[in-house]
Amino acid sequence: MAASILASMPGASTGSVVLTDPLNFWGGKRMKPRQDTNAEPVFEPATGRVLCQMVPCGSQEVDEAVESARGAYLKWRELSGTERARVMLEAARIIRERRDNIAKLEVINNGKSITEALADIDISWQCVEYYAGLTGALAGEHIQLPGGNFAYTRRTPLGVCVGIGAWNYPFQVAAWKSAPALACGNAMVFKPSPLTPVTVVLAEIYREAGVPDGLFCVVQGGETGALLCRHPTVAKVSFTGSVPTGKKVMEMSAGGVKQVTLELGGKSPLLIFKDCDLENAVKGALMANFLTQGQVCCNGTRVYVQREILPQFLEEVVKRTKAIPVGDPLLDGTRMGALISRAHLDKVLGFITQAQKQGAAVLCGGQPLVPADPKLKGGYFMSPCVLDNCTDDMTCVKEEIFGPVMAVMAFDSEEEAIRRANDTTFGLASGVFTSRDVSRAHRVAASLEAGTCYINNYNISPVEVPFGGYKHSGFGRENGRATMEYYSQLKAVVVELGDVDSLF
Ligand SMILES: NC(=O)c1ccc[n+]([C@@H]2O[C@H](COP(=O)([O-])OP(=O)(O)OC[C@H]3O[C@@H](n4cnc5c(N)ncnc54)[C@H](O)[C@@H]3O)[C@@H](O)[C@H]2O)c1
Ligand SMILES: C[N+](C)(C)CCCC=O
Repeated sequence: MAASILASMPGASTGSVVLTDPLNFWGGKRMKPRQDTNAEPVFEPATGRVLCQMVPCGSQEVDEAVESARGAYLKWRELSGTERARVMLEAARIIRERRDNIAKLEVINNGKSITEALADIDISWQCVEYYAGLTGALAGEHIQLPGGNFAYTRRTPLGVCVGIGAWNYPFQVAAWKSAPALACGNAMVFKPSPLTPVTVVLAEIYREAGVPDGLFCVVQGGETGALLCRHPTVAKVSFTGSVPTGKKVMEMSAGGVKQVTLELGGKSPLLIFKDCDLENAVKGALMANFLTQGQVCCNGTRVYVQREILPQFLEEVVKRTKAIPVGDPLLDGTRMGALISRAHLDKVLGFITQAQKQGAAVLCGGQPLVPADPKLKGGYFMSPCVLDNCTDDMTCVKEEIFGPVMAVMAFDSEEEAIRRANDTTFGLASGVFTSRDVSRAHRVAASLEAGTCYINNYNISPVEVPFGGYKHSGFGRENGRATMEYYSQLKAVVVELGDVDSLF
């Protein structure tokens, strides 16, 4: 059925799509909600129009989805890695083949530019392909023991895993969670953000690729996530979202001693030293702040610039920020689309007002924006913003804004920059631009308290590289070989070849 939604995408334009198919998926097919009295409208961010209705799943529906996943898991775990890889490679191929249509649907649901959405879908199929490649390599070890005895370890799946996603990278988050989960032999029940429920198309792609019915299920809702975290059949919860919700997920999962991966928010620092290539540093700062309308967990929103180059940096960054084309996200030339919701837009604008009250200077942007195209007049657009005169104690520097707002501050010494960069409860990402001093680049990278440090770039995310946080930004990893450990468990088998040497 999603095939039909995707098939209708080539002719789709902003403001033209309405989705009516059910958004739940288990047992190998889309499932209608049991009742729809509590349906919530889902809006197209670029127009403010209703795109579809999202009906939260109740406990009976969650039970059905989890049971369906459990049944599929019992079949899937019996396959060899190579057999699983074959199915996953087919899923990767289908995603790649339909990338244009999936990206278009993503733009209509999320508001980001088509250029970015295409890159997100490419990263998604690459992720499925990458984990397909690792599944055949899952292996234990043989351990020699005294007297010819031995032990061996098996890396086994966990069972039914839950994925809970945020709205900023809907399809990619689902791929980042499901690919390693399935590669390790698990099933997954995925709950997208209620703001971006159309991620359900991934379930149909896995189904078409040949996974057992139920292996990747989708349930809808917000608090539905709590039902999943407390469900006795669920073995693991991988959560992407804010720190406050992440804490709740951890508490609820603790009740059932479930494994947890938390991919949470950030307020990442970007350090720009005076010996950098300024052109690259400016481009890096824009990449660090304005992808997906600034709604990116790992954005480098605290930009520390060495005092000597601050004036040139600000001049160039402001010039380029003012030139970012904001508008219809489905147009090729657009580089910034709409924020996710009216409420979120108001929240971001509120942060800017507060920053001004606390003494920050708006160098550009920070205003609601109404594009000339009349169909976009109800959309949630704003102009990207650069803040100067910021200090470390301001709210705009301490809290995650999750919008296109860059806060710039001067620093004098390396030691000072590192100390200020680390003075935060977050620890998701960080960056450093310094061209000539290789040892400084690695010294600073080693000192920054964050799960990722970009040197002379920002916000690139190869699937081979593990991604995740330090401190309140979470734990566990996505992408990279490390993630196989987070979706599997070790069994040790100890073999006695002689008689039992009993103490009794
Ligand atoms: N570290 C990462 O990889 C990463 C990636 C993307 C987004 N994020 C973070 O996500 C946040 C923005 O996303 P958001 O607004 O969707 O976050 P959120 O915490 O509001 O919601 C995240 C998910 O949790 C669900 N949820 C809500 N209440 C729940 C409950 N009681 N139990 C279980 N699940 C529940 C939501 O429906 C949604 O699916 C930002 O803080 C951002 O930094 C982190
Ligand atoms: C692909 N990026 C840009 C690294 C974003 C990862 C997901 C965070 O919100």
